[in-house]
Amino acid sequence: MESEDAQQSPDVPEEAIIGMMDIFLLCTCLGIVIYWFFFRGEKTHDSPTVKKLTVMPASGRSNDPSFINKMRNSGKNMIVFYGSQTGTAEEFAGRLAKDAQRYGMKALVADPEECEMEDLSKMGEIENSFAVFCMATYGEGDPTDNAQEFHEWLEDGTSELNDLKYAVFGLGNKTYENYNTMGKFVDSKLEELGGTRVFELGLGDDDGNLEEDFVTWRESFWPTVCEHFGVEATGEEGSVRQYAVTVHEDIPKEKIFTGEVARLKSFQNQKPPYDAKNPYLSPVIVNRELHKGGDRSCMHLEFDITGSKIRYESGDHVAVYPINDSELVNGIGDILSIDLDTVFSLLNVDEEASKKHPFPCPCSYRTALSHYLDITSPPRTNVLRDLVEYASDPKDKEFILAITSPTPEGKKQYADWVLADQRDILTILRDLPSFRPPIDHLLEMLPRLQARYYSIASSPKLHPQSIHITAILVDYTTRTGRPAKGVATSWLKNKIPNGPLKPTVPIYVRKSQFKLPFKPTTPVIMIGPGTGLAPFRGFIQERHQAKECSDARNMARDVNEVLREVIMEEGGKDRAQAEDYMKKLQSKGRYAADVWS
Ligand SMILES: Cc1cc2nc3c(=O)[nH]c(=O)nc-3n(C[C@H](O)[C@H](O)[C@H](O)COP(=O)(O)O)c2cc1C
Repeated sequence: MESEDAQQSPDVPEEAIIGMMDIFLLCTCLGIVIYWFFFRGEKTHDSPTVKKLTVMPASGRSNDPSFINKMRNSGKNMIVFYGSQTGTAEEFAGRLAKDAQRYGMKALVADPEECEMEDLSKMGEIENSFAVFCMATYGEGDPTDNAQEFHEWLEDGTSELNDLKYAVFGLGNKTYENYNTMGKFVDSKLEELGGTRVFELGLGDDDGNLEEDFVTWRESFWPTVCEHFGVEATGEEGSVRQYAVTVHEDIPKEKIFTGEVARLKSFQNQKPPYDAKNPYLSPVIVNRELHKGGDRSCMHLEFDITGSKIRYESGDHVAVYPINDSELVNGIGDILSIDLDTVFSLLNVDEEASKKHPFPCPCSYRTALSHYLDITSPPRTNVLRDLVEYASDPKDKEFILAITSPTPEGKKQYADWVLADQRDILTILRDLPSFRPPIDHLLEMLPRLQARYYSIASSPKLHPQSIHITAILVDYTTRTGRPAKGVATSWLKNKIPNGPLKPTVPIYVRKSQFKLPFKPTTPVIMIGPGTGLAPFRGFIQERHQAKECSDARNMARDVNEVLREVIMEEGGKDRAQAEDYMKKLQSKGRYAADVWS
């Protein structure tokens, strides 16, 4: 038997047996223990319910959720919705909206999350109205986060959409069991609710060539749309700018974004809850090589989440926001002869567009190229096509037109020269010496740099204050002999803790459906190649811990840990101060434990 009795210190002045602080601590502990035992499996981190407010921003632009009003006010007859997680569907939606101008149609791009989708039943109020949906599928055939409400609304299926004319392009990946489920669902459901399908459902496969699938679908889409609405191509093939650039000469430093995902100065003033738009700057406390010898590298990293209020479960994913290699950023600055420290803004020329800027502005060209834009993936055909006018040598111009043409030869050339050779934008600029687009137009066209997701390789039962990942370093040589490096893993490789100095990484936790069976006695067979093993490390820790928990020693430690967390989070103390505080409580007899094991 082991017991820890409260000791009365003669030096401590007498106090009321239960003081206010004791009541507060007891209530908080009770709350946490109830949460710990009953609700811990349901949520990874708190997400307060926020009521959406309709406000008119200072810029005078409307945040009206009625897209019918927006279409009416801006004289638009077409609307392109996107269900997108990593930006591809959103990009395709933007391309269709741009195309529309060439056919005398005026289109609005819209995020279903920001719209009253019931308005689809009012499409008859707009002459020649047309809605297009670019919808990606995730998880086990699920909608993207921004299309979840729309999905539920469709499933509910009570609206009559007799005046809706629509077309759907789905984005998916054939290696998933539920291939393009969301695209197929939206297409059939809209018809079931009374809508008229103007053009057949398009399905893009990200495991094959998604860009080619989209371009091929779009090739037949427009002639059918033109015929249906009785419009003709205007013949204008030129590039249409979506954003206007402003260069700022003397803007105060505190108004300039320096890599924040959404809120200005969010990295200096960190405030929970942490999510995709407000990541937590987590200190890297361990960065260890797992391979013993050989030329491959696999890293074990541990991110400290002490005091962040971030909760996770084994099987969840952690998102990391990486920064592009400064050599590539400087390379682009040099080749385009620009001062990378120039501060600028890009502002949407469409007053009704829900997206005012393509990324946080104002910022410097260096920040945009380092934090906000994907400069390592091979650029899509529309990027090169829209910038072709900046190739001054007719030979370069002809070449760009050829590789971006939607003909079978064009598609083959693009697949070979851009995709198979893994040419990024800097390599293309180097290989085509007369092709020199202005930086602001290039920045408008490049896609957003995306967060990278890693399976969490730890269990919160064993590591409540840290998140572990396992990452293979991506570093190889392309067909043309150019070294190519993975954006995130090359960046993480250099995040090495050095004594008290801990480099930081912006992270947030994304909940996953990948979980252990609920009953701890259910046998589990885990199969996963390479770093596919990562989540299993968390599961094994979880099972191991469950076995040990069954004894009171760990119960006491867990209660101790919870209490310490409460003191740290609610009392604004660090770990050492919290420990001190607990010792004081014990010595005053205000914290006592009777432990049997
Ligand atoms: C974690 C993950 C899960 C996915 N799940 C599916 C799926 O169940 N079915 C499918 O067809 N495609 C699936 N995909 C493929 C995506 O739908 C596809 O890559 C799409 O182009 C992403 O579009 P977005 O960039 O607009 O989010 C998945 C992709 C990822 C990264």
